[in-house]
Amino acid sequence: MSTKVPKCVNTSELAELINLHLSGSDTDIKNPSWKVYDSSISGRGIFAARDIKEGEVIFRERALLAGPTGKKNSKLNTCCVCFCQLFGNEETMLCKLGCSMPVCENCSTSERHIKECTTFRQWKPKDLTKINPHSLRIVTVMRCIFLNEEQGKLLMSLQANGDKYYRAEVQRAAACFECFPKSPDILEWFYRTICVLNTNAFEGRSNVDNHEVFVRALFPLAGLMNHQCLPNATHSFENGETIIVRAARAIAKDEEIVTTYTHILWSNLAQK
Ligand SMILES: C[S@@+](CC[C@H](N)C(=O)[O-])C[C@H]1O[C@@H](n2cnc3c(N)ncnc32)[C@H](O)[C@@H]1O
Repeated sequence: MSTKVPKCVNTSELAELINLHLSGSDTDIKNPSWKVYDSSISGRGIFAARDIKEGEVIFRERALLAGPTGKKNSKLNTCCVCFCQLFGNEETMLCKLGCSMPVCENCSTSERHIKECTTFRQWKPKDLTKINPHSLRIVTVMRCIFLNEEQGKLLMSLQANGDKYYRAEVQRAAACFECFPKSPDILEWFYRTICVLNTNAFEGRSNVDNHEVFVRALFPLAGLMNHQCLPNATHSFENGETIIVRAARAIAKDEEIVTTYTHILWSNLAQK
């Protein structure tokens, strides 16, 4: 992927890039019930292209970037590739080739893992005895290296709210390796990808074959949904890498499809 940050694309170019991302998946792009349009809430959004019934699946989308992640003290026993549950102690869950990623036996020889494994081994992981949550968290970000040109352009076309604390994520990951990339271009790509992830990605629990995993995943279409406190759509993970967006109530043609970025039953500062 080129490391040049493209110029901002307009909304119809973004819609085209999203169609390219969805083509080949089981998302209906010939006759979709949604359309990408400028929003009066903020920037771009998704709108109903026709009347949508309550409970209807609006779309399913496969992630552009995804990976297992963990919170403090959470279990990290998940394969980085297929999200299956790993057993044994942490050392035995790690790839035998020394890349420091937890991976199952089947995926350890997959084409996908081999290229990522080669990259992590070039960075020289410092500790091969346990799963480090910081190097696990950078896996989703590192995957931007393997996107093709259109996918890279799509990634860079998504809103990226900057925050100085996001650089710390790169620094914490860098501390896990002897030879983490130092090139300013690559570091800028990683930083920008983290900003895109933190603005648009979904982080949450997913169930993969009865194994609960904590996933961080970027869905460019679903990520365009703006927030409303009373949303008309809900989302859930179908597996580690697929999201389903459903109508929470009937949505009229041309109405914006919105979700909530918070949990409806959480209180806010105004509600004591
Ligand atoms: C996931 S993106 C949504 C898509 C975004 N509108 C775009 O043009 O790419 C999240 C960002 O959209 C904006 N946003 C979403 N909902 C909003 C709302 N209700 N009020 C103000 N800004 C909102 C905020 O800038 C937020 O960081």
